[in-house]
Amino acid sequence: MSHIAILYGTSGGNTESVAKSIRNLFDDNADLYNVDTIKIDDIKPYKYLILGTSTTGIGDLQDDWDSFLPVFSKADLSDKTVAIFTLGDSASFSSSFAEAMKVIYDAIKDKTKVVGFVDDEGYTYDDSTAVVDGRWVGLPIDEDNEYDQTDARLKAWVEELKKEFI
Ligand SMILES: Cc1cc2nc3c(=O)[nH]c(=O)nc-3n(C[C@H](O)[C@H](O)[C@H](O)COP(=O)(O)O)c2cc1C
Repeated sequence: MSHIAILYGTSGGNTESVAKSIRNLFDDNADLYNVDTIKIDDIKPYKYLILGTSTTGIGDLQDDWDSFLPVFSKADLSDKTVAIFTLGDSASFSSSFAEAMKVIYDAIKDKTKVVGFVDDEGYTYDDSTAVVDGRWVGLPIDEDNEYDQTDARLKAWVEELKKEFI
């Protein structure tokens, strides 16, 4: 079994598609789990976890994460290293862009090591709770407006994660 698990929740498929791209960038050395069917014991063997959600409502978590996050955040995550990404829409939801990441971050930040923070540079939006001290708490991806930047953003992020996932 590989040592990285990518857990994602998706409503329209974008987050799943990005999760698959991330797996490819790890040369397929990662296992994919949709949180609509995952069991908490599935994550036990993995030291490195990548959590992906789309942002829905006004800055809310993707629906399947709503039930899994409380279970996940109660698990023993002390030996894990976790990175977060979110899908969002910086034009239509400019004042709640990518905020679902912050919901995950707040639930786990005191229980595990969170890596993969991203500079705010290059993103256009009005407001987001997911920026802390000038850095995103994970990677925002905007397939609705900035799909032409997705590949470069993923590549740069995975290169950073590879330094943490050793
Ligand atoms: C009802 C609805 C609410 C949304 N709310 C937000 C939001 O508050 N912030 C944001 O950045 N994106 C928001 N989005 C955009 C989605 O996160 C974006 O389209 C994403 O790519 C969807 O990913 P998925 O196909 O994996 O569900 C919203 C989309 C919908 C349909």
